[in-house]
Amino acid sequence: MANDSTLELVSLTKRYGSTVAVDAISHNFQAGVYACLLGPSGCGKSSTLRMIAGHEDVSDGSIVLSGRDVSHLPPAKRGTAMMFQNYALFPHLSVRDNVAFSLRMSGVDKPERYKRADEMLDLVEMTSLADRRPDQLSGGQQQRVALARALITRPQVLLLDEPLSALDPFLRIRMRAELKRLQRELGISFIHVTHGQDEALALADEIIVMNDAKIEQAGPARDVFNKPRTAFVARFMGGHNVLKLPQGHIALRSDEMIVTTPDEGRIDGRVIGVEYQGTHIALTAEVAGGQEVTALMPDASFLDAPKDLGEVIGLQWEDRVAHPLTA
Ligand SMILES: Nc1ncnc2c1ncn2[C@@H]1O[C@H](COP(=O)(O)OP(=O)(O)OP(=O)(O)O)[C@@H](O)[C@H]1O
Repeated sequence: MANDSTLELVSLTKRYGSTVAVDAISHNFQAGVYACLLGPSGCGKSSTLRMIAGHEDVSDGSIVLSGRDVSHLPPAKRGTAMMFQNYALFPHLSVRDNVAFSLRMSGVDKPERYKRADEMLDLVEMTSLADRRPDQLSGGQQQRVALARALITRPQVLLLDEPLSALDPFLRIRMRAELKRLQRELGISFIHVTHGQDEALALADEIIVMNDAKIEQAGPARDVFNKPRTAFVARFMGGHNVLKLPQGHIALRSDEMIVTTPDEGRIDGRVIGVEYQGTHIALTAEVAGGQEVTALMPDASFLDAPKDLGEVIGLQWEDRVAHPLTA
């Protein structure tokens, strides 16, 4: 299933009446990329995904897959497949028939569609449960079936809308490793919508952060985390402080903040929170202008020099860890 297909969004826009859900976004997804569309509720992630899948009309702009404008093609003719949040399995069909369903719709004969369904079930390690019905499966198993069902059409791009949200935290971590394995094995692009920063960081080669119907920043996962361009991205990705200084706004990773004495710090602040987090202590201080800054201290360093609520501390950082923000 490996291919050279790049997916291009060109000024893609979705309007629902007077609401602009997606505002002229443009982006190139390289072939074989694991991309996460990340952003808060209502920022336009699902609308973007549904337009790519063909489940939502495009208001303006276009979607180009392998050089072909697919913007107005029906979903089954695009070379994409979608896996839904609730898996949308047919309760009265066996696992095998669920997986083979789209082939039945397109008139593939039974021996061929069962052969391909069994290949897909093998891929997601569900061969032994092929004759069960969905209500006889766990959440994680249902998800594997939904994946197999989406992949059977041999898409160039698999679209996943919050695929892990129905799973408990333990299973979610296991299944995200599975998703990554599958994507590598198949060599196709996965575009995965999530509002979880951890999920995006764990999975994505590329993260596209959306805010208010636009792309706020896109790039390799490490760059988006380490070099946020705007205060929104820094705050949304987490693990950063956004600080307003006379020279402008900067982002500083909490684990790069050095807690010291007031005379040795660049700024000082009063401790307003001390939170034990296992390997670290999160120390929050109020600094000039009522801003809050969090420093993550390894628990051993904290125990060497404990800080109390109300105590005045100094905060220090190296120049290289301060990222100027544009907005
Ligand atoms: N069918 C619809 N009719 C009208 N407005 C809609 C419709 N679907 C989405 N919207 C609006 O479009 C905007 C973007 O919605 P969308 O579902 O794409 O966001 P999202 O980022 O996926 O959010 P979530 O994470 O909550 O699913 C929101 O303001 C939403 O209320």
